[in-house]
Amino acid sequence: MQRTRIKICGLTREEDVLAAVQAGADAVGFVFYDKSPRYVTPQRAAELSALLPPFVTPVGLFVNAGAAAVAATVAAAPLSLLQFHGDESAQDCAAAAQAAGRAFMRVFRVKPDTSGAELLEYERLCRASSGLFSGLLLDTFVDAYGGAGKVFDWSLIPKDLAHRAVLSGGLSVQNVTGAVASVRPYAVDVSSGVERAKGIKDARLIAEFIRGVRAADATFEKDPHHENPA
Ligand SMILES: O=C(O)c1ccccc1NCC(=O)[C@H](O)[C@H](O)COP(=O)(O)O
Repeated sequence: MQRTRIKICGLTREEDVLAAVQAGADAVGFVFYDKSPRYVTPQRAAELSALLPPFVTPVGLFVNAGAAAVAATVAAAPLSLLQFHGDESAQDCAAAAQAAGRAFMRVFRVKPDTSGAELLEYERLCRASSGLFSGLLLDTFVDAYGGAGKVFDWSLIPKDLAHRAVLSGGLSVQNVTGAVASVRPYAVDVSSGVERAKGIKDARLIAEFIRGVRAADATFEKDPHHENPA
């Protein structure tokens, strides 16, 4: 029985990295998009990543950064995985990941008219474009690219995509148990839903969010009749 992986994104402070680790996060995200209120420099990300124990993945998040900038960031900060969150083409992502020598997640920013078929085709194209493609993160389309705390219609996610996708966009302590129970994603990702101000996380909300994910996982472990997506 797979447990749902959890990424806490947009970390800028030591205490928030430690709170995410303590609560059981599987990954932490550092935002290298300088228009974001959660922006950190590569040097700052290196300081924060130094707090991580083994098996907690530091993820570097980029918006239209270009291969050279991504490679330079990875040279300065020990990122294990890249997340491309802008208007990058499949080729842009492949080139940047190749230059940095890291696997990457590609973000699909979901609009109200997005179809499940579109998501599946996009994933196919990403997988065909690079052996470094690791998976899709499904977020809500917003002008600021991300971190907006807005949900999209989870029912459009095809069942045979959900169990290898990262669900993101407006997740919170109020909705995450229902989101995991209905979508059964490989992982969930949250930023503003565990904050008390932009870039300032709340340790209690982080812990409550992770407990909410675990509550949904426990329901499926108890009930053998639930479909196993594997
Ligand atoms: O977090 C940001 O400020 C941000 C800015 C620009 C692009 C992406 C950004 N965040 C990336 C993430 O992976 C967020 O966790 C994701 O968009 C969900 O955010 P939220 O809806 O606030 O949970």
